[in-house]
Amino acid sequence: MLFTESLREENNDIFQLIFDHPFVKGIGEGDISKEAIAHYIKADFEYLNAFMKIYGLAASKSSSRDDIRYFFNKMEFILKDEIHPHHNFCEYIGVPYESLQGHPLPPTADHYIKHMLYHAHTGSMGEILGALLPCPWTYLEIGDELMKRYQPTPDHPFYQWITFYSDARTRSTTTEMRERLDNLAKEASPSEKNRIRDAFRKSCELELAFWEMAYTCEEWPSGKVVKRI
Ligand SMILES: Cc1ncc(CN)c(N)n1
Repeated sequence: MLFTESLREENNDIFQLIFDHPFVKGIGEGDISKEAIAHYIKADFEYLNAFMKIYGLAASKSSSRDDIRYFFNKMEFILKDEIHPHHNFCEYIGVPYESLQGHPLPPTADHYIKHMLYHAHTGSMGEILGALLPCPWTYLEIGDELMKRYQPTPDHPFYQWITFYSDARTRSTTTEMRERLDNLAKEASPSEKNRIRDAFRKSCELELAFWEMAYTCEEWPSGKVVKRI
């Protein structure tokens, strides 16, 4: 069994919880509150900015031009292509994209970004890819799952979002990252493989938590503290 196949198997519980999360099901059903979508976009815009910077950190640790080109192309994919699903959500809620940019991160998004940055600064290339991989992989499978369950047609409000993530380019982002990680895992020591496993599982947990953060419009505790008399 390939290393990434074992990662997928070990984290199947979280993948299933993601597919059944009310925000994710709401995308399939075409029914999510406008507040939750705005909360998601505000956090995800900053999350994707951080993701590109982590690709930059990974490029700085690369040992070949091929690796540098790979991370450069992935950054370009976020800049040029991954804005389309955000636009789909913004059009649905009737809010300009620009007004949802530059907002402070809610706790879960902050945690997720810092988790990836930790591995980018302290870990091996395998560990970095282990922390990054759940991002494209869970979304690819969400796209596939929503296509299968809801068979959306072009008049579905989130047709663009769903088809973007079940599209061949999202698929190749996941496949390429998996191939790179599988190659690195062949040379990795048992303790390094355990660190990769840990990074991967925590990112899966934080993917699930990110949907919950958006659905509940999560705030920092002080924003919700009830005043005592
Ligand atoms: C939190 C999160 N995870 C994954 C993706 C898909 N690249 C995303 N846009 N946002």
